[in-house]
Amino acid sequence: MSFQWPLPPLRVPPVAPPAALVAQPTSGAVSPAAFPHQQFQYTLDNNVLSLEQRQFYEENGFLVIKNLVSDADIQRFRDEFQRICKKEVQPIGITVMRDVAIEKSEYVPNEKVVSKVQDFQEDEELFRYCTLPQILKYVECFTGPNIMAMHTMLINKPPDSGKKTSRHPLHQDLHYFPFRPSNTIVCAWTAMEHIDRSNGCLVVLPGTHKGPLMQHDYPQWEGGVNKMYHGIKDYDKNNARMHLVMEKGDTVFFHPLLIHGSGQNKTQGYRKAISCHFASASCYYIDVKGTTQENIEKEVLEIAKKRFRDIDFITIQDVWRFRGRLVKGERVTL
Ligand SMILES: CC(C)CC(=O)SCCNC(=O)CCNC(=O)[C@H](O)C(C)(C)COP(=O)(O)OP(=O)(O)OC[C@H]1O[C@@H](n2cnc3c(N)ncnc32)[C@H](O)[C@@H]1OP(=O)(O)O
Ligand SMILES: Nc1ncnc2c1ncn2[C@@H]1O[C@H](COP(=O)(O)OP(=O)(O)OP(=O)(O)O)[C@@H](O)[C@H]1O
Ligand SMILES: O=C(O)CCC(=O)C(=O)O
Ligand SMILES: [Fe+2]
Ligand SMILES: [Mg+2]
Repeated sequence: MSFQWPLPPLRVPPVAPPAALVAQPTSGAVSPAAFPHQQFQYTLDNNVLSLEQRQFYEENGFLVIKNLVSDADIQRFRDEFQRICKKEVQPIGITVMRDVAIEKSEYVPNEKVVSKVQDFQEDEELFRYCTLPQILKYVECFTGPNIMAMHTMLINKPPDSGKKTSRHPLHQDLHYFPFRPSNTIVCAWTAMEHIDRSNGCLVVLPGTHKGPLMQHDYPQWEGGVNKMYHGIKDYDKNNARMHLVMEKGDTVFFHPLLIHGSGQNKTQGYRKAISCHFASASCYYIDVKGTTQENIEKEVLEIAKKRFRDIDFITIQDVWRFRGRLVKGERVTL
């Protein structure tokens, strides 16, 4: 695949945000006057985050909360993941993904062939993650009170085969999302075990959530790249990189424009994390035609058309309407 650099800037179609989009205070909220000299763009006014936490997210685009999910809950997610790998349960809508290094090999029903499960919104056991009150308490600081779970994943990063395909290139999650505004979207990502650089922790470029959505494409990696693992070629190489070392249960909340990725898993274990992208139910869909997101729209629709052979016409927005599930409040526009 060839690409011309530099690429034209992103053009978002002129869709006016509905009036309902204006963030409403949550119950028990403190008024903006609580921090009279502060201008906040990326967080909403409520009394959950400390001033320091709020300033950190505003400045860096992410926030780590230690020890947020219990060992007992994580064990339940592990158990259900094992049942899915063994095909003891086959939840509707789920995608079971294999690493590109073994994509053509025979499916043996165990976790060693599964690099990720996606779209577990119909699996009540895994979906519990998206409804945990302590997660939603933080999510509401970014989305407001009407909350949709839009995208769910349990990532089981395999030991690298030697081809470096266990890496996830640096990217912005917003590239995948045909809805806005970006500031009322947030990812919660919870470490299911100790995660550091040896097993491929998250790597973030702090502050990059303040920049634009960038052009994404497949990286030119010799050993191959996983399906839809697009990366940013032109990120600022001078931007500081931070490796997020996390303990079991620690959770990072991050902005969908934050540039992030994950390194190789150099251990023999399968590195596990569970995540959900939440959005305000008042977000609105955009048309990605003529924008940098057209390439991912094309790939998603190709897969969707194969899966839903009996449906004549499907849009990217339909795919997201099908994936999304309300977790709190009212399903407004998404
Ligand atoms: C914010 C968030 C969205 C960020 C991200 O998560 S980025 C990554 C998102 N990735 C995805 O959404 C990919 C989702 N994966 C899938 O839809 C599936 O796993 C598929 C890639 C379509 C494979 O589906 P499956 O049911 O396993 O079907 P098959 O085994 O028949 O394979 C169909 C064709 O796909 C190929 N394939 C399978 N796994 C991978 C892979 N890891 N990387 C590259 N190619 C792959 C497979 O070889 C086959 O190719 P052909 O034989 O048709 O040429
Ligand atoms: N030279 C590079 N250019 C572009 N992206 C890179 C480069 N090196 C690593 N990355 C990406 O940065 C993220 C983290 O890389 P990181 O350096 O942590 O892991 P690694 O290179 O796999 O292992 P190591 O810890 O040995 O450096 C991953 O998304 C990886 O794909
Ligand atoms: O390696 C990980 O767990 C992060 C994956 C990721 O960023 C993604 O799937 O969007
Ligand atoms: Fe991501
Ligand atoms: Mg490196």
